[in-house]
Amino acid sequence: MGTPADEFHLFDTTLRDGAQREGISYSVTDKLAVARLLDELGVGFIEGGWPGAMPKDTEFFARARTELSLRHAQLVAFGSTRKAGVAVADDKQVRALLDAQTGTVCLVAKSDVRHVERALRTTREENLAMIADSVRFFVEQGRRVFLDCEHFFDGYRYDPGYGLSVVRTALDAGADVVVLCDTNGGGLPSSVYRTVSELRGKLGGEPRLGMHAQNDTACAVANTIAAVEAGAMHVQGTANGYGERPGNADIFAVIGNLTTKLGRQVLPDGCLETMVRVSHAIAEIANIAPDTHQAYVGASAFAHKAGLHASAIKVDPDLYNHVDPAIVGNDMRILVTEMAGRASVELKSRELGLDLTGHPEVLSSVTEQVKRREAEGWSYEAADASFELLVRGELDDAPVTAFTLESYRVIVEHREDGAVVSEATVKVRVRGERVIATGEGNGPVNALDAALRAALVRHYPHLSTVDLLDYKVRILEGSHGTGAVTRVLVDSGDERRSWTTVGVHENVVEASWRALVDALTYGVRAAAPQAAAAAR
Ligand SMILES: CC(=O)SCCNC(=O)CCNC(=O)[C@H](O)C(C)(C)COP(=O)(O)OP(=O)(O)OC[C@H]1O[C@@H](n2cnc3c(N)ncnc32)[C@H](O)[C@@H]1OP(=O)(O)O
Ligand SMILES: CC(=O)C(=O)O
Repeated sequence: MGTPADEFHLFDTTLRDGAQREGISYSVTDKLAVARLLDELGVGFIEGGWPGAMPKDTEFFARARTELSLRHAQLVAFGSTRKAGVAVADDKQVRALLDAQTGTVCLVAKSDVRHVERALRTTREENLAMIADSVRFFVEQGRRVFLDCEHFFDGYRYDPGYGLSVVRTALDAGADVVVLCDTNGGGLPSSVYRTVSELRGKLGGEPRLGMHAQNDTACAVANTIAAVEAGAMHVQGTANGYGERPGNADIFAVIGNLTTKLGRQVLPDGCLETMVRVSHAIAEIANIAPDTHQAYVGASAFAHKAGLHASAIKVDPDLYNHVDPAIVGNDMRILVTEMAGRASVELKSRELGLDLTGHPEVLSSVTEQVKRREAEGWSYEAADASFELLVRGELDDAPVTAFTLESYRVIVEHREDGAVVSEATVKVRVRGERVIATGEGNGPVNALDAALRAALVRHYPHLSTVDLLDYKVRILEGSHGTGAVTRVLVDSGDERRSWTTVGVHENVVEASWRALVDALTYGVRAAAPQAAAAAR
């Protein structure tokens, strides 16, 4: 099946309204890249910007003509109706919109009489004439026209008759779809449903209505769904809900809900599972860290922490997932924390490739250790590699230590010239050999890492490809009469993968050392478990 754009419109405005979010500033190249991703997602329409208002947007449409080859989507240019008292053909913005050469344009019009009189400073009649003239002009130029009715819901509440006349005027002039905008984002699903239903009743027949929801009540997605349930056939949203103030309706949640809850196929076959990838890629281009808790596409959207959840998931994952995560390109994850039960440990271990069936004593012991250690400040939630080493240690299926420590020492020197350097010495036993090595670094952890690596690398050459990628320190308040402790998380990686380990101690260097030892031990194991086995 091709794109369902003709029966139901999925209209993305990431590049126009989404770019109105504080902190976002796309280059033209960024905009082209986002457009390609949205096309891969399979939306029917991509609103690319406002040509004539911003040079970048004008350039975007010019470059799009040669540089974009869209498979699913049609590009839409946005602009406003003609200015009050200006002939449509003479309006500079209107001309710029036409020059963008898109098959479809989206015009924004005032539909709240208070805005007409106070913001536009014109009459009700002139505003209707601006709408009719502008829509007709673009239709005569062979364009499909969508008309965004700014402040429709607030305006309709204040003066329903005027709101209705705006919609009628646009439809009569040839607009393909009239989009009802909750511009101030103050609506709730019940009132949106009521208003759209009432308007449809007044218009009669099957009016082609759309919904554009801002998220000021955190109801943008719900309001969009309510409009569809009341008969809207066109929905506007943005990737990850980016937009002015708290944002717009998150198009991924809108798609997820329409598809999996209302049974509407709004994307072409095979596109739904691109959601997570497209969401994260757009976040990367926007330079905004992905929201891990975002519905459907967040890394935590299907992450289960509670032991009771895990015990039911062990029987059937559907018991605690509202949909199968795989259909939107996501994964289920089990988190092992103080809230874990034996089922959590079993499922997490399975995720890591360790089958604990037939090892009830290991399940109990790991569960008990995790709870005890978390009470002391450890956290395995983000440290899968340390958790795996803990389980392996209990299973005793392979050595968890690639070496044994005799001692380490680290000094920090502040020199006369202001330079601060650290130097570490480690003494370890590797495969029966006593090795002493030193390392330097810009800090004690760096120096320890260099020294330990130098000591081990001859026996485990793979460690030369392992890098320390990130290092996070958190001071945890002491409780029940104990002093503060330090928790260190170390991210490491080789050319194939990355992993996280944890260390906890009252002393920050010792906490770091523990995380570092797990990091390199895991690195040795990941490269060649048999090499580690030989070290026993
Ligand atoms: C709800 C929304 O998000 S709609 C999209 C809003 N997006 C943007 O505003 C981003 C891009 N905007 C811009 O670059 C600029 O505001 C421009 C180029 C559009 C206009 O800039 P300026 O000409 O300097 O005007 P300014 O921004 O001060 O005021 C807007 C003008 O548009 C008029 N206007 C506002 N809405 C409409 C409308 N629907 N139809 C016709 N004219 C309108 C206003 O009355 C005002 O006219 P005036 O200059 O005669 O007073
Ligand atoms: C058109 C638009 O972005 C709004 O009314 O919010």
